[in-house]
Amino acid sequence: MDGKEDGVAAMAATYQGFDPAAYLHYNYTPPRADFENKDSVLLWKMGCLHRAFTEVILTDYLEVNRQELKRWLRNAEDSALDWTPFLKHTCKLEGRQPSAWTEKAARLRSVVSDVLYVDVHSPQPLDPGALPPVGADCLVSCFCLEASSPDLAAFNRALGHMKVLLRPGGHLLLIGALEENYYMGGPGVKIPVVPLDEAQVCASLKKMGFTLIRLEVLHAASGHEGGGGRRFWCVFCKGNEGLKRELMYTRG
Ligand SMILES: C[S@@+](CC[C@H](N)C(=O)[O-])C[C@H]1O[C@@H](n2cnc3c(N)ncnc32)[C@H](O)[C@@H]1O
Repeated sequence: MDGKEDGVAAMAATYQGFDPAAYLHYNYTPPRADFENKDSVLLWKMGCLHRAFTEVILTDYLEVNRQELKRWLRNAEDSALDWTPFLKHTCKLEGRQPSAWTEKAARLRSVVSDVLYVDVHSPQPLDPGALPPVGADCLVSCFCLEASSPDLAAFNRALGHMKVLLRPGGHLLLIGALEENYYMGGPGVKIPVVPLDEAQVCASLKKMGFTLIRLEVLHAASGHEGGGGRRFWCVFCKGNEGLKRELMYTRG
């Protein structure tokens, strides 16, 4: 193994005991998910994400997380978290009554066509054939790239790998924490994060062939209980045209 692979393998090892229920309860219930607090990072994140798509493929690296997503899609009794407050808040963001949340949940379940394995550190993050040959219209990733990369170089490579999933000129919405050293995967579970500043995020996007359309930074009074994380970034950008997508389809 070279140094690059060692770092990525060390990050992968930190995810072996990941417990989606602990993560969700720690990060998606009060006091961290506070619907009364306009300054809450979760409300800001939902404001960045609430727009609708007509076909959605959900992905995660861990089988336990994919199982958790599937439980929600099946409306299973044993889902780790009750997402009702989040659905009600999304209805509010869309100018609808919170009571429309059941319709919102049904629509969301109806547009998800698959839940797939992804590894952003693989040059081919999804199985070939998972997406239409032209690539996805839009990719959305939250608190993932910096939370799975050992350093800036790996973060950049992961961005480059994601780009091969995108159709030329398609859009990428990324959300992450600024200058955070770790996040809490549950009570007492610290998972390392590569600390990035705004300039590094913008330089990485440019270097990996994305054109920045919009950057938003949230300065939260309270935030992730992580090493640093009080500031968060959200970028909306476009993959440059003329991308060599054949990369994805010619590798074994
Ligand atoms: C901080 S959590 C973010 C989860 C969720 N997106 C959110 O916003 O709450 C980090 C996520 O990165 C995923 N992850 C870890 N290594 C990965 C990899 N190599 N490729 C893709 N995702 C990875 C984990 O499974 C986990 O779901």
